[in-house]
Amino acid sequence: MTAHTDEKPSAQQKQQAPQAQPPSPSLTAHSVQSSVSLPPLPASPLRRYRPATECVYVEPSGVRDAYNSSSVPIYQTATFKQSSATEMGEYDYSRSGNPTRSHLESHLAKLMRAKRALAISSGMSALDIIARLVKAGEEIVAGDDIYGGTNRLLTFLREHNNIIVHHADTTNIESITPLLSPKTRLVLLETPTNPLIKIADIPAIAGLVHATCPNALVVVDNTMMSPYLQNPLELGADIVYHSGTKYLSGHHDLMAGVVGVKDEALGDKLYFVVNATGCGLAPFDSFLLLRGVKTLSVRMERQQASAIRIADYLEEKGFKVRYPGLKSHPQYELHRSISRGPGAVLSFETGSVEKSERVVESTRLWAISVSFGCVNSLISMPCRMSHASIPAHVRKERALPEDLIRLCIGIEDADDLLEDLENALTIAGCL
Ligand SMILES: Cc1ncc(COP(=O)(O)O)c(C=O)c1O
Ligand SMILES: N[C@@H](CCSC[C@H](N)C(=O)O)C(=O)O
Repeated sequence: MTAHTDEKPSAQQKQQAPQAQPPSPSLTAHSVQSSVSLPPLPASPLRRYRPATECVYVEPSGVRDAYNSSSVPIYQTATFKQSSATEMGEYDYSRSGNPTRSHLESHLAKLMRAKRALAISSGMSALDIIARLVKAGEEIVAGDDIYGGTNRLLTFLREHNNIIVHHADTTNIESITPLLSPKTRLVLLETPTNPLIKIADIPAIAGLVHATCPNALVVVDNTMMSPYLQNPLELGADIVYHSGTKYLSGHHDLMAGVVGVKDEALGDKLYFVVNATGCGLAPFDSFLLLRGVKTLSVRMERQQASAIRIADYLEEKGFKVRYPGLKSHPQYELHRSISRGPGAVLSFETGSVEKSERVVESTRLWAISVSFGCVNSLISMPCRMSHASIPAHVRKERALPEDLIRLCIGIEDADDLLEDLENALTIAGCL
């Protein structure tokens, strides 16, 4: 660790070097002296490692570990005994806080460049706790190409909570401007979007929103990129969240959500909602998520490398492919400027719903499944699956192609994936 602090940062590191982080407030709230002697963390931005190292290196988080275990223990307990009726220990009840979850949150805060991270029960519960910042009569501006479940929750808020929700083309800042008002509380961006893989200019939109709406928070759903490839908090966003069910965990063996913020007071408000509503991530799932995150960089690098090959292949065959790693993507340069890579989800059209169904049903390696970010490759038709909850007429208004196929590339051998896909495209009469 000390050797690293002697290293000179590269120009890029200097540019990206965030402030040295204090321990996550969730930990300071429960602060204790570690029972083992841990090396002190250099209080300098130089202690930041490169993203691949940060994924795997779980820094001492301040959570007590009597045995100095290499793998974070699973504190599978609902309650913690108190030493007396009046003295509370650092933890009392796992809804309010649990050491396994605290370890995870500390690690995630570092990856997300956040002051504080909260680990909760799903990506949707992440949006739910954020949306509780919005009062009746206030407004949310969201994209017009968004995950179907996000659209469903926003519709619920409009219908049941008297919150005004606007949908805008988030690729075009000028379509956002007229929707902003003193009542705007949240501007919600997905970038890349699910499933049309559109890109939002986070710095430009954050700049606009902060300059014109002092009450508004810019929220980015960073699920498609993961913190390994994109850090919205460094690009001007106030809140970032992920479905941890996807890349962060990587194996489709748990549901999780993660929220990160730069502002301590905002973190406290969101933590209040987590405790009040009881959506904190369970100890075993916290353990699994922490384990999954350690291999994030390796998985993402491989998945992305294969995705680039598959996108090139489909484009060469003449399909309309949506993937920000292709120069033909209308926001190729913008995406490069805000991220460290194009990721491993792409979508394409065949020109016919029947043909698309045939393709999806003719693959062997590619499982027909919702979700993405798993080590296994998945194929789906968003209009029939992940986005089926958006009414057909709304999908049409938003120009979501019914024949769209979404590919989520896993870690299998890319040649096998290509052969299987080519076989399915041939069977479906697309080649
Ligand atoms: C972009 C995006 N955000 C949020 C979610 C919600 O996450 P979860 O399924 O973990 O609730 C999903 C998928 O479900 C998603 O695709
Ligand atoms: N039946 C579920 C569908 C989940 S879709 C999961 C994921 N976000 C994706 O895009 O594939 C629902 O209606 O929520």
